[in-house]
Amino acid sequence: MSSDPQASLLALVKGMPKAELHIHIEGSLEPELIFALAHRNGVTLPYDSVEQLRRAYAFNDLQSFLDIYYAGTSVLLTEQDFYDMTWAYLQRAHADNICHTELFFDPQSHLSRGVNFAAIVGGIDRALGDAAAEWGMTSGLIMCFLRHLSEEDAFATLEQAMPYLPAIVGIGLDSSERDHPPEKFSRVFARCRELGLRLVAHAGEEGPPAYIRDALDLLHVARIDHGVRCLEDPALVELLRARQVPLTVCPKSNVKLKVFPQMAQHNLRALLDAGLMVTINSDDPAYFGGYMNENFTEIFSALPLDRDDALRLACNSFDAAFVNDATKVGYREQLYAYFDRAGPA
Ligand SMILES: Nc1ncnc2[nH]cnc12
Ligand SMILES: [Zn+2]
Repeated sequence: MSSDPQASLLALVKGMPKAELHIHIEGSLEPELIFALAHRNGVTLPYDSVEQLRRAYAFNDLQSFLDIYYAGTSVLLTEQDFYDMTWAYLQRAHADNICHTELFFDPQSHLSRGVNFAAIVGGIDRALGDAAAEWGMTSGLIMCFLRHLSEEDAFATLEQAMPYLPAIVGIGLDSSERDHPPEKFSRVFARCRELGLRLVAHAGEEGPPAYIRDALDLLHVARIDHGVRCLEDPALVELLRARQVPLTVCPKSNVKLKVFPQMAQHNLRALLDAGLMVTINSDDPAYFGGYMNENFTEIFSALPLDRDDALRLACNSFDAAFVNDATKVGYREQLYAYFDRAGPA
């Protein structure tokens, strides 16, 4: 290892086994693949080149990103398209030493374009099967409801998903957070709970801390996606700490979408110091300029974080995963063995 302690820490963080729990698979669609799929499917894009598309990735907030993100999904039509997108992500995840990943997908953005459920889930699930066969990577698929759409639309989507539930571990809630409180989806989440699905929701990314509380109290979620605004409400922080509710934090996303002006101003250190169960994730890596390891290395470069923090973050990622206890123990042993081999800081 390098004699530079910071370089050694970054190498340790990159090489450690880890789980990713917050990645929108449609957010892994790189501009090159968008153009390749547009060409294959005869879809016309409102951009002349990969470079021009990439230049459009300058966002002011969540909505300005979502407008481009949904436009990017227009090239996804066939089972093979969903396979190719997912396989490209899984290769990068494997290179970043991710051994378990839980992927969000947004069926409503595809069903509304006439793509059928079988193509969406079939393509993603086939790629996940190949990653399991090639590398022993474990995974889960989480179906998200778009919160800017109606409760009725969410129920209709759940109905269409019924034949595919064996391939789906959980339900999430994403898209425009402001003015779309969790309570709008309390009944459909209750139904999903009855069906035995795990529940998560984006909350406290741009929306107020009250949305985090409502996601817990009204939707009964097991994890909060983002949740960084919780620090504005000390009583909520105490609740999250006491229950050890996992927060799937996405540092690069938060900077690109201007939740924090710069990485050095990110509140991850404060979240850890408050005793919260934090994990690090990539969110929409193709749009935010980096996958899992860039999220780790950039935040470890910007904030006072050390070897113990790295171990804690990786350990949290396995503890918060939707896998059985034996699998968690196995991953934790792998993690401790890695840190033992790496030696002291
Ligand atoms: N960061 C994010 N927040 C809400 N919805 C999303 N969909 C994709 N990425 C998202
Ligand atoms: Zn997200």
